[in-house]
Amino acid sequence: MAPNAHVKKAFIAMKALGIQDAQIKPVLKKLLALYDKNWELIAEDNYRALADAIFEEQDTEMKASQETEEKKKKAEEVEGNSVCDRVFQGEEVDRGKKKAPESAEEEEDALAESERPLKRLRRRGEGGSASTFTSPNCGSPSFKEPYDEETALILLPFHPLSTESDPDDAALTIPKHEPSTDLPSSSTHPDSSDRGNSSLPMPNLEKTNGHVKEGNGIAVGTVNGSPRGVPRTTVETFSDNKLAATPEEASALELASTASGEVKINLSFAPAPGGSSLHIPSMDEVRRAMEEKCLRTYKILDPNFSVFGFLNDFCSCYLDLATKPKNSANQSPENLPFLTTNIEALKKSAASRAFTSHGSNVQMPGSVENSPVGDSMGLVVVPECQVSADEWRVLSSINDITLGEEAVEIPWVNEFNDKFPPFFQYIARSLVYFEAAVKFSLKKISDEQCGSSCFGDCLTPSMACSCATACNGLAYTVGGLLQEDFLEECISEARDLQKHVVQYCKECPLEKAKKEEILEPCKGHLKRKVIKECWSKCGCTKRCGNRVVQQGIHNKLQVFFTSNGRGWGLRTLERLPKGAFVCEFAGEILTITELFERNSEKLTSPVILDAHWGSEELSGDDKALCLDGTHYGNISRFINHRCLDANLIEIPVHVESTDVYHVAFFTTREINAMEELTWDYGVEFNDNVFPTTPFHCRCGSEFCKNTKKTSSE
Ligand SMILES: C[S@@+](CC[C@H](N)C(=O)[O-])C[C@H]1O[C@@H](n2cnc3c(N)ncnc32)[C@H](O)[C@@H]1O
Repeated sequence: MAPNAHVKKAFIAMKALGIQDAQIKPVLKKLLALYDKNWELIAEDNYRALADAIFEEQDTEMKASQETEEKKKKAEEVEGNSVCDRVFQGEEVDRGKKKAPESAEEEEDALAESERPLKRLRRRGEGGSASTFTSPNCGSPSFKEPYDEETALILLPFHPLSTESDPDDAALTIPKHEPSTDLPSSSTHPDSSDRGNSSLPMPNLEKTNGHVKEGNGIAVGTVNGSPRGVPRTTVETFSDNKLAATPEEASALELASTASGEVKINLSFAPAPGGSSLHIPSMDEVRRAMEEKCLRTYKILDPNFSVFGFLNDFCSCYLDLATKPKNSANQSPENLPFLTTNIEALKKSAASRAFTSHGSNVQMPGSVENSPVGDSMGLVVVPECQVSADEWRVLSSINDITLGEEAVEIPWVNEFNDKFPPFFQYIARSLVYFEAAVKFSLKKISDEQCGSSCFGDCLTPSMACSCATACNGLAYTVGGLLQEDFLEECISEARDLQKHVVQYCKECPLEKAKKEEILEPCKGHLKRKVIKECWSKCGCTKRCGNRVVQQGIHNKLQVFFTSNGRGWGLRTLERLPKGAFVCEFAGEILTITELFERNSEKLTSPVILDAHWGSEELSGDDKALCLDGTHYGNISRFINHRCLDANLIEIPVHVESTDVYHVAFFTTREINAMEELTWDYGVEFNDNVFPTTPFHCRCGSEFCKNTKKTSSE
């Protein structure tokens, strides 16, 4: 925008607030100098910084004038107009500093002349080298002192609040444009007993499930009676290092507000009676600490993200909803403002746009580059960390690592460090990699096995179909859980050595794949109970009770970073009953040869589909199969191992074919919300059969087979 146009817009905005030209010009000049001619900051929130600065200037002048008047009164009892009155009558206050330009046009030209291209892009709310102002979002710019880390002053605005008990007072009102003469007496400081009270009503915004609701005693600042529709801000300064020692000194600091100040977020601090060692940090310190936290904890990488901008948006959301008709559907809790998730911000961010248009052209930390995309400044600040293409992709899955592949969203969270989950392609169902001879053919399923006997709900005992009874009785209950007896048998077959049924191959594919000179004998494969679900050939409905695994994941799960060196894990966010289906192990279907050809160092734990091995001849290497979820996989790739007493058990489930089966995880017991989900990989830590790098087990089970414990365990 041409400089003149900027100036004109600023004047228009101020005039709309009833401010005279003569009052705008000098303040705007100062503001331009302080803000390094960054019009974006000045124009933010409809020139709020400018309005605040003008009012602050007026306050200062008014105080000075009052002091002079008092002195004069005492000395000679002379009557005089207040500076404030003169200000609102349009008189220019002569500060004796510089001769004012003759006309408004001349002033505008002078301002325009001084406008130069931006030297740098300053991040919102960041002082940069010319940090002579506090963030425009957290207080008015102060002309009093250049900002200095050591001696910085904190601005503590005080906003008079309604004291009347009329419930309507708590309702939000859009400020009216009131005559400038209606300057309330509250524009002078209230005494300290008024403000220094820890019971001062403060905004009490509670966040519930991502929604914002008004808590008890909410203090949404109304601006009834506020001059020119703009909240009056009486600013008190506190020394940065000053200790708030008495309750009287407890005060409130405005953090954010809507453009016209109807909604505010204040920070209150009330030191313990009798003094405390509370150190009041500067707003810049707080901002920096918060932004760092947002980056680490919430992975907000948007270079334009500012904590104060976020809080201002919070106020705006509140205002938007509060000003909607009372009885509208939007007043229901579900429709209260849903905070924009960080990932939404990430997707919209300039850095993200730059990334998508540049591929993996990630810049050096903190670097600034010209962006070909529509950033308002044509500049992009690359966040101060290097993020790879895969990390960007993983970051974009923070709310749902399945990227919509499952019926439920599964978020991930890391409360311990900056690591992202490994990148992989999410698939809800297993896919053949290349050689595996897997055919899902209708012909393979005989009519006797399926079809004619299937109709309605196959779990009705009198109508149970051959699929549902394939495991010598029903596997599922009507509620979709595993039958208790069936589950217990599966558990004891897997855990109890006495009940193990082991089958041996004539030529074991695992041994063959090692390609050693002498073929080692088969080490044996555990025989397992198998479930057969109804499928497309069956005449029953899709909602038949004998279709559980094929319905997919439906519980609230979360990927999280474990605290004891096991990397990522999976946990449930809700209570799960015993015998509930959680998820299946989906991955690439590989032949055992293909698996051994892969770099075992990089593999997560693959699953060998050996439930039938030994009982039947495997005709051809392309029939000995396994699942590898390393590159293509589902949520189960995050399930960690636990020796023997894991809370999940894997059960083979035939759905489309009896050639290959799904590996489905069911709960072995009731599992509480937030409990980690584990399964026994079935690995022997000292054998060399399993084609992955063995790990040092940290399962914490009393039955742990990990013989070599470290000192920390
Ligand atoms: C299928 S992955 C599980 C997810 C994995 N933790 C991650 O961060 O991606 C298997 C790998 O997790 C780690 N792991 C699983 N269970 C473990 C345990 N009980 N103790 C130590 N590491 C374990 C091992 O590195 C193992 O190779």
